[in-house]
Amino acid sequence: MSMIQTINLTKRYGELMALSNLNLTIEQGQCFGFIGPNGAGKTTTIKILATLLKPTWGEARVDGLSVGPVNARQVRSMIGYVPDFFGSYDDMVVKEYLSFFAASYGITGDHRKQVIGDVLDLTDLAYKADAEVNSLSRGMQQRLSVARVLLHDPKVLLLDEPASGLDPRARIEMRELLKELHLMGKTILISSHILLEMADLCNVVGIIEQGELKFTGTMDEIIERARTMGGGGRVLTVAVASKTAQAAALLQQAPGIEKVEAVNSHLRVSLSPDAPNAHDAAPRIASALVQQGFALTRLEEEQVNLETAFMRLTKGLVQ
Ligand SMILES: Nc1ncnc2c1ncn2[C@@H]1O[C@H](COP(=O)(O)OP(=O)(O)OP(=O)(O)O)[C@@H](O)[C@H]1O
Repeated sequence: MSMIQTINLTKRYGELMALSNLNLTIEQGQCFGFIGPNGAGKTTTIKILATLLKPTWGEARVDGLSVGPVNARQVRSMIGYVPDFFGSYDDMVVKEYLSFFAASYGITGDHRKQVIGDVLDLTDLAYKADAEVNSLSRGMQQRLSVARVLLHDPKVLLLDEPASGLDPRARIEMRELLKELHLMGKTILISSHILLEMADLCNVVGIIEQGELKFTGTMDEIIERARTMGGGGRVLTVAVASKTAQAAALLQQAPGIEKVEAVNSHLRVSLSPDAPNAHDAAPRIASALVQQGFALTRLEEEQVNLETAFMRLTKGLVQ
């Protein structure tokens, strides 16, 4: 049974369709990267799963349980939700903060002490146990947010842009923490704009745009899909021993080529998005140049990483 499932999940805010028939399946133990531009509907989806928002129609399920008022208590006991903001906690030190939330989960006595010690160790915050919550750096506050949602040992973690606003070191620390939680067997749904970090952390990715799920698959599938979806966005790097400008002029005329730019001593050749024979563009370019007497010294395709795949698959609608 899937750990997280949404079935035609739809949310309207007045006229605005924030989510449109979203069908998402996340299996137990997966780390799912939920990627999309601002306003795509990521927070809306996560809030519905966290029982904080009602869908307009459709259904969300956590471990087979329908998320709604009837099962809200049970669903909450299975999830840990880290929102994209950290509230203000005046005059409260870290261990009081955790004690307060542990109490609200009904964790008492020695067990509470034990659990708080465990989550502080796991999030590398034990040395800050007596520090004021408001004095912590943003990175530490984010780790404390994760510590808080681990108190009741949930199966599922819902993290809304946990790396936003963090400096590079804090981001790496957060990523290492999430990797550890993944290894511990938690099912993780994480939204982010930091696409390359998702590649390192998540084994499955979903790309959402304007409330619709555009693609979902493993990291390799996403990259392969982008690579094989025609010439769209594919770029070749071409270099010749001499007469680069003439080679550029020749390629500019060739079919299936959208744009040729000179970059340093080589050419960046963008293929037309709808070129029917984009798959054999490289050998065609090579033979055209050689036939015209150019000494070809380099011809390779620019690598597709998650970032470029994302730009292709979302047709550049992202900012
Ligand atoms: N309470 C609300 N009332 C009206 N519109 C809303 C409300 N909350 C969100 N929206 C709109 O719904 C759409 C989806 O928003 P959502 O916050 O889910 O996107 P997101 O993908 O999380 O974006 P971001 O990356 O900026 O956090 C946006 O157009 C947003 O302006």
